[in-house]
Amino acid sequence: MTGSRTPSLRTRGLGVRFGAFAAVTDVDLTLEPGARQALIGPNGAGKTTLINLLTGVLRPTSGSIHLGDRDITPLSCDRRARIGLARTFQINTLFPSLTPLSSIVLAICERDGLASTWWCPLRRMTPVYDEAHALLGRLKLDALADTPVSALAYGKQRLLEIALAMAAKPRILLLDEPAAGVPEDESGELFEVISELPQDISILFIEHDMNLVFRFSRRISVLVSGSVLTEGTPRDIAANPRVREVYLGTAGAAHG
Ligand SMILES: Nc1ncnc2c1ncn2[C@@H]1O[C@H](COP(=O)(O)OP(=O)(O)OP(=O)(O)O)[C@@H](O)[C@H]1O
Repeated sequence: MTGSRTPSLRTRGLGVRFGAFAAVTDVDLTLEPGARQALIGPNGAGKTTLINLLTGVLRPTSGSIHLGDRDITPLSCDRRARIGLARTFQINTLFPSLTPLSSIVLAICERDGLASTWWCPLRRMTPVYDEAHALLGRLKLDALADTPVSALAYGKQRLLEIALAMAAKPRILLLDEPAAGVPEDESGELFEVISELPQDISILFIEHDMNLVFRFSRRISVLVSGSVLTEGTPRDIAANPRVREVYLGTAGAAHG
């Protein structure tokens, strides 16, 4: 069990090289329990690569990753997912012909090892449906439970992706640009829902829209050229002249 003072997720000296190119270098990142932390940085800074290292899609060439007290560096993606790391992708990964309800039911069955069972007693499915409806409610998708995914507004599809990640009952949720492609008038609502997710889940999200970052994060890590330039509260980051110079430009002044 992760104690309240043990960081949920911690990297030390984490790095990966692609041949001669160091995409991520010597990253010390800490995600506290209940974090609402943004990972920002210019295009190509290494943000997605870092998420891929955290989830195990990529193997680091240096450093370590701890989930609570456990060194998860050698573990596969699958093992990491099973002990509490969930993620969403920049690009929509949903099945368009399914409904939100059936998508979540399938994800819960997969988690509970029921997915390979073509037949199972109804009494085992009732709690699955109850849990799926509860998740849809939490993500404000309950009214759309039976609408085909292809007919959902894009912002709702992104919420469904988060619901699917939540179906794994994660301790850590990694969101790679959850508002990417979402119209501006829907993205605030999407982040409202994210910010209301249970406090025992630590969330790290990549986001380019500084208004959303400053509105919804409690801490911000700034990645530049594969390394952490600085990390702090939104107020610290907005006031940091190096961040303004390297990354935020005049956008930082608006939040200073
Ligand atoms: N498999 C790979 N092989 C070689 N280079 C890669 C690979 N994956 C990523 N890179 C390079 O690593 C750097 C970091 O890429 P990454 O996608 O992590 O950046 P990012 O900060 O997520 O960018 P964006 O904000 O544009 O999504 C880029 O220069 C990219 O071209």
